[in-house]
Amino acid sequence: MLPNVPEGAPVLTAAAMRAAEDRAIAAGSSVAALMECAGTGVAEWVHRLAAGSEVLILCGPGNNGGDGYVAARVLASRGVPVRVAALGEPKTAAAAQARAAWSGPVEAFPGGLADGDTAPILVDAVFGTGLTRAVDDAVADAIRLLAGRARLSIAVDLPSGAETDSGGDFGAGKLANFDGTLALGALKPAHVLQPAARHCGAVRVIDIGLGSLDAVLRTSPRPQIAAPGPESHKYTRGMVAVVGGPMHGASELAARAAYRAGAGYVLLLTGGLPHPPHAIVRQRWSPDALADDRIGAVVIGPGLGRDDRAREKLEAALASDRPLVIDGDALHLLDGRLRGRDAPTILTPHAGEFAALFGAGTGSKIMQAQDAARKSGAVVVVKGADTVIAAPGGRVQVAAPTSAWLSVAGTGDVLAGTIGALLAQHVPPFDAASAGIWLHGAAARMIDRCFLADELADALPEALERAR
Ligand SMILES: NC(=O)C1=CN([C@@H]2O[C@H](COP(=O)(O)OP(=O)(O)OC[C@H]3O[C@@H](n4cnc5c(N)ncnc54)[C@H](OP(=O)(O)O)[C@@H]3O)[C@@H](O)[C@H]2O)[C@H](O)CC1
Ligand SMILES: [K+]
Repeated sequence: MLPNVPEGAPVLTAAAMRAAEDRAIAAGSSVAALMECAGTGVAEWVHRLAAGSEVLILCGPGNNGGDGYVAARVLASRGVPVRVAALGEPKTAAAAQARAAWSGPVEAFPGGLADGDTAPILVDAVFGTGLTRAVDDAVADAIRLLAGRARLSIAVDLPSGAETDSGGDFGAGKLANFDGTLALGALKPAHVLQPAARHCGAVRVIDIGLGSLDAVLRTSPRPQIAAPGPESHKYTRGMVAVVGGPMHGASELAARAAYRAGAGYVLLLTGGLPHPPHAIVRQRWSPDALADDRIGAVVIGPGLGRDDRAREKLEAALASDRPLVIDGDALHLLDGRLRGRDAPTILTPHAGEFAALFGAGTGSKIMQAQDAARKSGAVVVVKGADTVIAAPGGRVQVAAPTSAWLSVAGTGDVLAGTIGALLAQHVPPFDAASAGIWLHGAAARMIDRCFLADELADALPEALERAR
């Protein structure tokens, strides 16, 4: 099953898109030429998907609407039955030119369409990156109704009402659900950040002739993880120590996931009687338990508890020079104690843990993650339906949305163990976090039905095979 957004792709804000557009224009292109490319690209996709059915294109007053008029003209020239409905007259020169080149009738929108008079294929070209304020209820309601009634609904650039840079909702909770979104020139944050991302459906990028785009933010790429070679032994494949606590299941899951993600040796520091899987080496915790030089990474937090003993274990882990994955309970005990730590450190908070650690921030999830990474000096993974990975130097990625079945107990423990396995193999911390999230997401997508976290861990080898 493919991810819903392209992997390793640049993600540009509205301002960065305008800058790219300006560069293209300075190099000899024009808004009209870019719009022609965009509208033709949209028409090509719609033509393929419509298979002869009637298409209704909703056009807004800006250049997003302009793309819609171009698409209508190109589709009609190819014999596709097209209707156009517009929210007022075009306000930009390029959109007006595209409107003038459309020779068919233009219906009023929402007008008579507000009662749901749609076509089998609905194309939303009402608003794109230029939306700066809330959409009128009547407009948002009509788009949602029409998209819901269509057999196939496609958004041009963005679902109208999506806030480009934050992934927020200018549609006041009325964003329509689309089967697909055709991102023009590049992905925008709203294609990967919630709540907007879940309304996009499958996102595909249309090349509109902006040339190569450099972006600080990218979607996570598919990692390349080498299989063990003839020289490999259990320690070169990475030794992971999982520091457990009173909730044994959580640390067991992290340990199991570390093996399933390729670690050569997993030590579980909890004590207790041996039980399956016997490959996990169980030892009682002692203050010098992390002194073994062969330990390549320590995972601490899953099932750790929050009592004095847990604090003591965390102190020892922080004081060690081992690369660390800090998750779950350990995040609650941190209170700014990371300062001065030189060894690689990865924090994996979900939204609640993130807010408790770094406070309620402002700006998009991406900006908040970058800020937290800078302040803590750690790689910060803000988990969720739109997991963001940020490094202290400013590097940042958003993981492709994956299966919603991940929203179940234990999957965070599996992620911590997975990242630990990669970190123990000396993968640099940002790349270890990125690859771990990719493997975790790919395993979930492969199962894509109700599962236990144990089964997710057991699907990791299959995901690993896809990352060769
Ligand atoms: N960037 C590129 O390289 C290219 C992008 N293309 C397409 O252009 C849009 C962005 O176009 P833009 O004209 O900047 O903006 P929009 O079409 O998204 O919308 C702006 C118009 O909508 C009005 N507006 C804004 N908010 C509302 C609202 N809540 N209700 C009603 N009307 C609203 C706004 O009017 P103002 O009153 O604010 O002036 C504008 O008229 C991008 O997404 C791509 O689809 C090009 O086609 C190719 C190059
Ligand atoms: K749109």
